[in-house]
Amino acid sequence: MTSNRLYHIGFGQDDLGSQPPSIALLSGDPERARLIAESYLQDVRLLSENRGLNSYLGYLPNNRPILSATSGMGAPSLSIVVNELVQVGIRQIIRIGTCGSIQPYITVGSVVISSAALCRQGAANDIAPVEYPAAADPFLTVALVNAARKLEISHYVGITASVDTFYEGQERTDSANPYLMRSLDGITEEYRRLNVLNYEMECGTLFKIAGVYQFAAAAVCGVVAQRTKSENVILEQKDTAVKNAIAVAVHAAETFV
Ligand SMILES: O=P(O)(O)O[C@H]1O[C@H](CO)[C@@H](O)[C@H]1O
Ligand SMILES: O=c1cc[nH]c(=O)[nH]1
Repeated sequence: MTSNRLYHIGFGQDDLGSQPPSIALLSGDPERARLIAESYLQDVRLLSENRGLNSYLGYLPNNRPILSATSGMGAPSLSIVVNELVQVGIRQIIRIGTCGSIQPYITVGSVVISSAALCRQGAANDIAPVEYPAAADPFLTVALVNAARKLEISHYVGITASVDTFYEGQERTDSANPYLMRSLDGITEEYRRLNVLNYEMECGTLFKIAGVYQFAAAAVCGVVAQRTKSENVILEQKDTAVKNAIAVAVHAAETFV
């Protein structure tokens, strides 16, 4: 490992070889980052497992170099990882996540491609004003949509609600905290009426950071919960949802120029 390694991600630009990648697939879950590296990339090299932020360097089938990296859960962790990925030369980031649908027609196992985010996230306020748009890169987003079409994966494109908590912030009451503040009681139905598609916890901050740092960011999330029916994650269909999101992102990364 080289001396210019970044404090959190645990590797530096010098570790990326003579043909360094400009694109990264960014998963919340380190096991997803590992799965992508081991099952979808070639000539894979583990760069770091520092703090569980697993990062791998590999190659797409068309020989394009790519990183499979881990953001951790939530916007504060993502903000640190993204800052350091940009420092090592990354210019395009595709978030591959999981999410909960809040529209009755978006079923578990399908994927949501975020065109923009309603960003209710504290970390983003350290980077840009609250009014600053949280918009995905249109070109990278079109690449995701084209990939989903080509692979015939059920997909929906629209606005994602990115919030800081999985339980209270997503209006869950079947947890250690049955009490919801009045400001959150009914928020899911309000978002549903505003045509928000899904809940997750990173896109909004990722998109705002991309606007400020001037790199391209997009996101595809597998639907693992259907919040118009239940608060629960449907574990039996999680693998399908995640595989669909990965397939879309990997195909988009290959075709995006
Ligand atoms: O599956 P990941 O990418 O972690 O994404 C979602 O899952 C976590 C919550 O379970 C949050 O990070 C949320 O955004
Ligand atoms: O409901 C869900 C499922 C995954 N991730 C979330 O943030 N919410």
